[in-house]
Amino acid sequence: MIEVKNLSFKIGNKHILNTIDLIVNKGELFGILGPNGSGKTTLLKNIAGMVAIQTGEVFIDGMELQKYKTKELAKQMAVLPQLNDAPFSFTVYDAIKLGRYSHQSSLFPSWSKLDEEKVNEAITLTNIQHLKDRNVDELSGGERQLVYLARALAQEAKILLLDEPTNHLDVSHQMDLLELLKKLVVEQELTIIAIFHDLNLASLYCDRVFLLKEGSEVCTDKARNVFKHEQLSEIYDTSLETIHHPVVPKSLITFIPSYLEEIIKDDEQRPFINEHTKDWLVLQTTYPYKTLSSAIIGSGFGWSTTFATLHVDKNYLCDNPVEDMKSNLIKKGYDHTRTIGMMTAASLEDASFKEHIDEQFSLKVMVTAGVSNAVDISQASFFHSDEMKQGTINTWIFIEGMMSEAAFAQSIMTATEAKTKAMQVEEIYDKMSNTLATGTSTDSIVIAASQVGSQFEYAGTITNIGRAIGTCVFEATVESLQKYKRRIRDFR
Ligand SMILES: Nc1ncnc2c1ncn2[C@@H]1O[C@H](COP(=O)(O)OP(=O)(O)OP(=O)(O)O)[C@@H](O)[C@H]1O
Repeated sequence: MIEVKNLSFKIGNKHILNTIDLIVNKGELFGILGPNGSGKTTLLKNIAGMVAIQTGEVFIDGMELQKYKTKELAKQMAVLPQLNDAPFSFTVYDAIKLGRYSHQSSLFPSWSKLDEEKVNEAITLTNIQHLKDRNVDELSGGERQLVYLARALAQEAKILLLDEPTNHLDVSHQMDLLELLKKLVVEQELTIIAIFHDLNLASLYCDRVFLLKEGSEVCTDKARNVFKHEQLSEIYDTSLETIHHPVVPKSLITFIPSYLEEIIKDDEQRPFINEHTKDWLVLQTTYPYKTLSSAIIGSGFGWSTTFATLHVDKNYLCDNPVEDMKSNLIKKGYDHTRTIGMMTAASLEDASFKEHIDEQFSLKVMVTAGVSNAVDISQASFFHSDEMKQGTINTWIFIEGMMSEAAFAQSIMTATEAKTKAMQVEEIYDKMSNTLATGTSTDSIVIAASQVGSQFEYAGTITNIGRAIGTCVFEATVESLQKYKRRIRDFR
């Protein structure tokens, strides 16, 4: 365990560190974060004993740092050089052997079988057997970082101190190095303190982070508790947002380029119909809208400029509808990476549009409805088998406003309730259970927001925007269902 108590440090009259207290536990990967010049390296040098402590104390495993003899301290702790430090001109193997120095007797230094084993173990762990005979000064940054790490492992230090270990490394080498450091922490209970400039890597790999500003502690905690966007924006003096990692439960940060905000604000937004035939219904926007969708193309959260529905035969069967839709979009010249793409067997000529405009926001809703396979979801498990046919209600909702993620989720709820009510009013029945249907087998939805203008934290039925969504979706769905019913009747 490392304990720093009341540590202050001055260079000349300048206060570099102000009364720092921190504890780093055994088996912890601990990150030091902070802007340039905030004192991170100075703190690391104090912990490493590379500068004389002026005020305060540092304890390593309960013993004061100054009481350690050099060799004893080296058995406890290794400091990895920064990549821009001049590399030594030894072979890799000899450089790693230097790590055994602290284990040699000063009077009769001798190279033992154990020394040999430890060097080879370190080489295996860092996976650099192929570099053994190369010169350190001719290695790439990533390779050199592994050699430094191998030397520290050969030293059998239980604590590793690293100053910006991922600096100058490409993304794959950054990941490889951090994966290895994490493995050492988990499997060998090493304690690692590392300075990071890349906040996202720190969030992904550190157990806790320590945030410094102008030599003083701002906070120490798990990254998700430290990564508050107001706090980081202020400390780093830049516009940023915290977001959730899409795959693992970690916080990430992302930056907001101001030039884009300006372009978008300058321009009049509004989705416009680009194409409306019996095969395609395509709306487009000048700038990307933030979207939440269940569509086959562009599902989940994303940003889109094209909203396309392709009409398919009611017996449409394809092994890979996603690829099919993609190639259809490409053939038409649409950028599928910026498209919400849906399919429907319903007639596109029956699409219904509703609009709501007021001082706070404007809203456009489009619905296409085909209910040949309407489903009462409360009965579906008992009456419907896997081979359900397609019947689709596609709902598009465009909002000129800035929506939170909660508002997106609530819009989906609100719109679904409105659609179900429209089906009740139009007496659409589930033919299998003979009960009123709540939807169809393959309904799809997109909520698209310009993210410019009024802010909406919520969009449930208690809010103006939620009520407007409900009304527009209800009316558009009723109208589209009536057109569908008329078409079926006329067809018969
Ligand atoms: N030898 C020195 N003489 C004078 N000032 C120094 C010296 N070393 C560091 N400083 C000053 O101390 C402050 C903290 O420096 P330090 O290197 O600890 O910051 P840092 O957070 O590691 O910065 P960076 O992220 O840029 O590496 C800076 O203002 C720096 O200019």
